[in-house]
Amino acid sequence: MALPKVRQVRARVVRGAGADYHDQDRGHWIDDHIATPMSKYPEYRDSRRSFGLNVLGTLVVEVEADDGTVGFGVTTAGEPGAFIVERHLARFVEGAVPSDVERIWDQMFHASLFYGRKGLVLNAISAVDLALWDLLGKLRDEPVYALLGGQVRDELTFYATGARPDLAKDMGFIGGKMPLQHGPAEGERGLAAGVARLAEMRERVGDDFWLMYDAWMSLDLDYAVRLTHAAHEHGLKWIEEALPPDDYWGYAELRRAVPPGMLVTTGEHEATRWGFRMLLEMGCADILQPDVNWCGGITELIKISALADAHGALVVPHGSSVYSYHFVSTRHNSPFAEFLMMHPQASEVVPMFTPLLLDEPVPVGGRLRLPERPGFGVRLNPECRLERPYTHEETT
Ligand SMILES: C[C@H](O)[C@H](O)CC(=O)C(=O)O
Ligand SMILES: [Mg+2]
Repeated sequence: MALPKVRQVRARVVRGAGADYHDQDRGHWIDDHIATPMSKYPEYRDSRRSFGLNVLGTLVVEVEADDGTVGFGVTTAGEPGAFIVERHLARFVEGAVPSDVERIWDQMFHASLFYGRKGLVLNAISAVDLALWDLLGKLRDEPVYALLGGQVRDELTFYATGARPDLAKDMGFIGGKMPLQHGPAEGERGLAAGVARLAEMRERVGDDFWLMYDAWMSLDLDYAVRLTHAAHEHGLKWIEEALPPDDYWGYAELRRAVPPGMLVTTGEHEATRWGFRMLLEMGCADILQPDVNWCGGITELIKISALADAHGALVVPHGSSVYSYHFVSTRHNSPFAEFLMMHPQASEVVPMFTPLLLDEPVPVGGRLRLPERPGFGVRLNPECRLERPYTHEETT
């Protein structure tokens, strides 16, 4: 059956949570004194909003086919991303057959190489790509996981990211990842506080529950090595994003230096098969954590995952809710998934992209069977006010 072509691409933006999940009110655990690369400046230490982590907002890309079917994808690129989609990328999508994801991706990537390669541009490309996969699923009346070759397990299992692994354990998750709160600028006392918090959490959860620390790019190699060795006796399972994403050499060194059995993970701020090739060939991580909303979308994640598999590495994507779940359920080297606790106190399971999406499935008892709805199986909440700051019809 011939598929209808893409008639129109629209890039919309919205503020307040959604795909820009850091865009939360003050007092939310995700903004509460978390170690970052900006923590060396005391005035930016207490809140990530203070240095602009929530400045972009959510970008929603819609692709509408000739028959009126609409697919959509989301990312964090906000208004600058909307400009890139409307004024640049849309030309490679409109008039194309939605199943031509490879050619469309290649054209978007190569046409934006002169200012792209990573970051915002790859966020925007990801949202377009996800919108196409969603559209394709809707046109073929199949979930995205079926388009990807089918599920390799019936249920997903999750670890939870948030401030309260002890509560996550009670909710049935297999582990809990906490944000590290103090980095090198807060000296030995900060390091001791991080170890003490882990020790206290270990007391609460017992020995058989995974505990991890997410350092969100905030450490240096020396600090990371000292932290991991001090954390070893409290059973730290992995140290995540210990170093800035460009320090491939530091990650390789860290992986050699951590205590036996402790894992090094990273990749949520990396993009494309070439970025992940660096991580893999330099031996930077045991688990790669691409974010499908940021790394290039499903079309690129397929390649990243295959490359990782050939290197014996696991891929456990960062956040991204249904966009990750559809992928994870189809891959042998993605044995579990992340669930980001978006409740302000991390004390309840709420949909990760709330309030933007309707029908967003959440784990119950730490497990989830994906619904069989077509595409990614979610809808945009009509109560969210989406703006369309740019159009492109007159400029291409
Ligand atoms: C909790 C982390 O600082 C960040 O907000 C989310 C993240 O990196 C992750 O879920 O992984
Ligand atoms: Mg992380």
